[in-house]
Amino acid sequence: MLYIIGLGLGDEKDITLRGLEAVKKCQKLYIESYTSLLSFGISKDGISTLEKLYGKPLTVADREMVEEKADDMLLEAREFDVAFLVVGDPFGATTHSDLVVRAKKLEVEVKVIYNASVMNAVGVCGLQLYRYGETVSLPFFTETWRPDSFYEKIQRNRGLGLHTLCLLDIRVKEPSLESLCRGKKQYEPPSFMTIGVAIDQLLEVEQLRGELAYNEDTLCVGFARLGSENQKVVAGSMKQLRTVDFGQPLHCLTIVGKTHPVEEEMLDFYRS
Ligand SMILES: C[S@@+](CC[C@H](N)C(=O)[O-])C[C@H]1O[C@@H](n2cnc3c(N)ncnc32)[C@H](O)[C@@H]1O
Repeated sequence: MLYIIGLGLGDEKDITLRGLEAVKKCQKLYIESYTSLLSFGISKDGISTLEKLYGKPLTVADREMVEEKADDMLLEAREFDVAFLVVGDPFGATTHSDLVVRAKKLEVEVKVIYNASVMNAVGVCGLQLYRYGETVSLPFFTETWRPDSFYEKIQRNRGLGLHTLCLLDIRVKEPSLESLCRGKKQYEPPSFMTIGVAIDQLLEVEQLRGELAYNEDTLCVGFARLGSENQKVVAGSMKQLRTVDFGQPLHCLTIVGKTHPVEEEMLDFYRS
């Protein structure tokens, strides 16, 4: 059996009882390392915190392993119980449904154990799910690559008075050449987009496009480390949030659309 298990958002304590029971009975544990991170990170220390809790070693599954070499894991799951651990929820803004499809084709039994996900950002600040439009992802700009397809989606949402949840890029660095030569992949720590960088990029695109989808006075809500003991939620204009220190990752941002009076009252608790 392949167990696909959500770990939740905060720290190692957020796995569900159902998830922990499954982990206990699995002979091999993989942890997906590229779509999110627990508040203590997927550093060696983070991994050993989980290894201590589970009493078993963990194998880090990078994008290449999950997207191109998953069959090895799936074939193992035909022989014995294997867990594939995902921070947040396995299907919360990730592509792991592809793994389920491949498992089914190989006739591997799959059980999914759900958990809290970044979707918690939707309600945490009092905005209502019914009033959200399409979610967007903001990729890190580089000197030569400045994609802006999120702009039309935000514009469309705002035209309809809807809120937009913006997920922020995680840039996973390639394993160092030296470590590959030594036959053991060693990863540099990934970079995480902050709310400040996200706002700078959003305003840069608005300035270029000039179609007035939003501006620096547009109301937003910034979220950091949702689900952890020190989560931070602040509401304010883009200009105001730009100056807030949100601290350690992960961060995400909601661009607020037309608000209901009850949403307004809730947002007031978080104003900067
Ligand atoms: C691909 S999505 C989420 C994947 C994960 N499976 C889940 O269910 O939450 C990852 C992005 O969501 C946002 N995110 C995830 N966890 C977060 C948290 N605890 N606090 C704030 N933002 C978070 C960040 O912008 C991050 O880059």
